[in-house]
Amino acid sequence: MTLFNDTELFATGLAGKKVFDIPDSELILIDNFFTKEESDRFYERLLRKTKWREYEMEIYDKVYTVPRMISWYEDKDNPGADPNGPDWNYELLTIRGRVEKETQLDFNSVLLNLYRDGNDGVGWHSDKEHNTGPNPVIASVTFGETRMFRLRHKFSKEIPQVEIPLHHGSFLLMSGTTNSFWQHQVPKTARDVLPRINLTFRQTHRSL
Ligand SMILES: O=C(O)CCC(=O)C(=O)O
Ligand SMILES: [Fe+2]
Repeated sequence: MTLFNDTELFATGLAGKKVFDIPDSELILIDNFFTKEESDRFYERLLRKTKWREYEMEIYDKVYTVPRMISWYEDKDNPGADPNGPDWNYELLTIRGRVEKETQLDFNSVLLNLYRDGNDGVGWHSDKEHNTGPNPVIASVTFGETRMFRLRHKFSKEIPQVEIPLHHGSFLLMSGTTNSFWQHQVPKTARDVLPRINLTFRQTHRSL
């Protein structure tokens, strides 16, 4: 599945910050948020060090294994956090530090997704979970293969879908009402693609 010397094949986008002008959404993309060298190193180390696991989801009484590997890290002192969860490693702490510096926000948890090849993806959903509130701030970082990130408005068919290629080392910030008005997906692809790692930093606050 994985060749560690693949990183030379990964291309970062052109450097720069793009603020999307789309309705009911606050969406900012920074390509090259991490340099190519940093991104190659994070990709290799996260691939190797992360406690990847399969994840089963129950939909209408049927259990499905999602087509990707995941891992969840959360500060142990956050109320309701799993005391036996994995500890943040150096790479995760470094990436979180950079994201927090850019956003001037604190994130106490991160979901990692590993898309092993084109058969892996994530279907249409919003990140509106009970434990992040209705308008969560989601800070998304990508390493490895470029995959498409698509958004569609939940209530208006007239508003066109948005398609954003998320490159090696990119940073996408979703805030405001993005998650209550839009859904997103990473479609599967028939192209022969290398693995992609995505990290979504979150502010988890459970109401106990
Ligand atoms: O892989 C991505 O870019 C998105 C992942 C995602 O939507 C999620 O984990 O909720
Ligand atoms: Fe999501």
